[in-house]
Amino acid sequence: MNHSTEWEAARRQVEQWRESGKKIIFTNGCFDLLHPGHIDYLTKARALGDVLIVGLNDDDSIRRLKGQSRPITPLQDRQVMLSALKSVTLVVPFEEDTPLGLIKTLLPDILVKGGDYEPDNIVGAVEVRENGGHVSVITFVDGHSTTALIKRIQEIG
Ligand SMILES: Nc1ncnc2c1ncn2[C@@H]1O[C@H](COP(=O)(O)OP(=O)(O)OP(=O)(O)O)[C@@H](O)[C@H]1O
Ligand SMILES: O=P(O)(O)O[C@@H]1O[C@H]([C@H](O)CO)[C@@H](O)[C@H](O)[C@@H]1O
Repeated sequence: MNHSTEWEAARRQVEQWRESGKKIIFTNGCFDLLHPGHIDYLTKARALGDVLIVGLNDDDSIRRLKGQSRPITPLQDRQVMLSALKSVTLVVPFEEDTPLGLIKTLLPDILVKGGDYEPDNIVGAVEVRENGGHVSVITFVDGHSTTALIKRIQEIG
């Protein structure tokens, strides 16, 4: 499903936030089964600015990225869970393999990923920096991943 309507609405919202001097933080991911690592990194990402936008992979994008057995939770449910977090201002889905198109549409002030990524390898880092923005990596919370959660569930299954 094309998400151009959501992208255009998000772009207009960013324009309004910018006009009122807000610092726009952006991150992205699959967020299939939420865990404390996600919560910690999203909270810290939000604290870097005034609003936090989360680019969210749609289901087919996750299937291509993480295998046919994923996602466990469909896009709509993942969107509901993320939107309920105090740290998250706006959730915007994307269908592509990477969020590059969405990042180029929004051009956030700070692009954020968790500590499992190197700043220079983050999709969109070049475009955000070229636009005067920055890239930030949030310390990884050891012992937490969706993959580990799935394995635990399979073990007790
Ligand atoms: N333990 C963690 N601590 C901090 N950030 C994390 C942690 N796990 C994932 N993240 C961050 O959360 C975002 C979403 O990652 P993702 O949904 O792939 O989580 P995951 O637990 O790694 O999932 P999977 O095990 O399926 O790969 C990414 O920006 C990633 O860097
Ligand atoms: O949840 P993940 O696997 O951390 O999210 C992926 O992040 C990729 C990242 O932005 C690469 O720098 C992205 O390309 C991919 O679509 C997932 O969002």
